[in-house]
Amino acid sequence: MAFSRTCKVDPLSRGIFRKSVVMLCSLLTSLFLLYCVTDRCSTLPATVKTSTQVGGIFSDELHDLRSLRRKRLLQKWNTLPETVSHISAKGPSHFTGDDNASPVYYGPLKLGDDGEPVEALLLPPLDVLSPRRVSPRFAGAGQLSPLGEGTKKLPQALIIGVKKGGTRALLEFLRVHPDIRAVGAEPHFFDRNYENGLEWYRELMPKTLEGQITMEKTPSYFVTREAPARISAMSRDTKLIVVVRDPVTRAISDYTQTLSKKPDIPSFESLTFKNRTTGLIDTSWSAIQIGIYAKHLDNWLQYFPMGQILFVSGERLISDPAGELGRVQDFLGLKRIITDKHFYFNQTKGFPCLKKAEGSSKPHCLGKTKGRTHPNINPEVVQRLRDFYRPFNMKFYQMTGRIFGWDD
Ligand SMILES: Nc1ncnc2c1ncn2[C@@H]1O[C@H](COP(=O)(O)OS(=O)(=O)O)[C@@H](OP(=O)(O)O)[C@H]1O
Repeated sequence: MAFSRTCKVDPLSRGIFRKSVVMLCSLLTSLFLLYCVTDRCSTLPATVKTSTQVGGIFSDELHDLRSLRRKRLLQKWNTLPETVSHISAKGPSHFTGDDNASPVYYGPLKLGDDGEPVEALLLPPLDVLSPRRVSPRFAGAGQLSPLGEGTKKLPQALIIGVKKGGTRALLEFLRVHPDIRAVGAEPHFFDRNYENGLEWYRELMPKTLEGQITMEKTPSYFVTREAPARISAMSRDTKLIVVVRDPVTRAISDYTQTLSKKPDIPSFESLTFKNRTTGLIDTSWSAIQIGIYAKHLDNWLQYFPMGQILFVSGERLISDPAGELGRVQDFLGLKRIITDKHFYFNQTKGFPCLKKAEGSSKPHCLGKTKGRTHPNINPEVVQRLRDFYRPFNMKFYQMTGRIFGWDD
C-alpha cells in the first residue's frame, strides 16, 4: 500500500531525526531560559507561558513569575490609603465607564474629594505592571527597574491648589512622565490629617527610584492657613504648584460641584451677596473667598520664596496643555518628555485628553465630574463679581509677574 510504503524509514535516518529533535529542543530551552534571565518572559502572553508548563524546570520558572506578578499586585494595593485598603480585589465589580479609558476599577467605586474615582483603587491590567522604564537621566539608558525596588519618600513637589482650577488634569498629565510618581487620591495631610504624622503621610506615597519625584495634589492646601508652615517644616525645598483660574468662573464651578451633591442649596446669586441691594459681596462664602488669590499667596510667601512656587494657568491648561506642561517640567527640573504629541482634543468631552494614560495604551479623558455644565448666572451678578475681584487680580498679577488675562 502506498501509505505503508511511505512510512517505512531506515533506522539510520530515524536516529538522525531523533537527534535533531533533541538538539532543537535543547536549543529552544536555552533560548527561553536566556529570555527569562533578562526578565522579559513576564511579558509573554499567557498562552506562550502555559505551553511551556511541561518540564519541571519551567514550572518552577512559571511559579516564580506568578509570584512576581502577585508581588506587583500587592505593591499596587499597598499604595492604597488606609481608608480604602479594605476593598475587595475580586473585581471587576464596578467600572466608572466614564472616562473612555482602559482602566478597570476593582471593588466598589469610591470617589475622591474632587469627584474623580480614587485612582489608588485602579488596578492596571497585568501587562502594564511589568517593570517601569526609568528615564535615562536617572537610571541609565533603557534600564528596566527591578521589581519592588525603590522606597516611599515624602513628596518633593505638591499641587497645592486651587480648588476647581484644573488640579486633577495637571496631575493626570504629569503622571505620564516617567520621573514622576504620584498619589491618586487627595491625602489632605497638611489640612485635615496632620495629627497622623509624617510617617503616615509617607506611607501613602508610591515607591520611587533615585531621581524620581514624588507628588500629590490637595487643592485645599492653598487656602489653609497652617499649610505653608507645616509644609516648610517637612522640607523648605518643597516645590509648590498652584493652578489658578479666573476666580469668577472658579466660584461658579465650585458652586456647580456643591449643587451636584446638594441640589437644595440656595441660588448662586443669593449666596454671593451679603446684601443684594447694596451689592455687598459675602467674602465669607468659601466659593468667593478661595478666589482672592493675592491674599492667600501672601501667607505662602511668609514661608516660601516666590521662585519655589509655580503658577499654572487653568485656562492655558485647557487651550495649550503641552505649553503649560512644558513650564511645569522645567520647574521640576525634568526633561520635557510630555509634549503636544501626548494630547488630543476630544470633541465630545470638550477638553484635551491624553492619547495614552499612564500605564495604559488607550486614550484617557477625565471623568464626568470634570468639565461640568455650569448653571446660567445673572450677567449683572457676574459683572459685580468681576468688579470685586479686579483689584485682587491686579495685585496677584503683580506678585506673580504673570498676567492671567481674567480682566480683559
Ligand atoms: N483636560 C481637562 N479635562 C477636564 N477638565 C479639565 C481639563 N483641564 C482643566 N479642566 C478643568 O478642571 C476643573 C476641575 O478642577 P480640579 O480638578 O482642580 O477640581 S477639584 O478641585 O479637584 O475638584 C474643571 O472644572 P469645571 O469645568 O467647572 O468642571 C475643568 O474646567
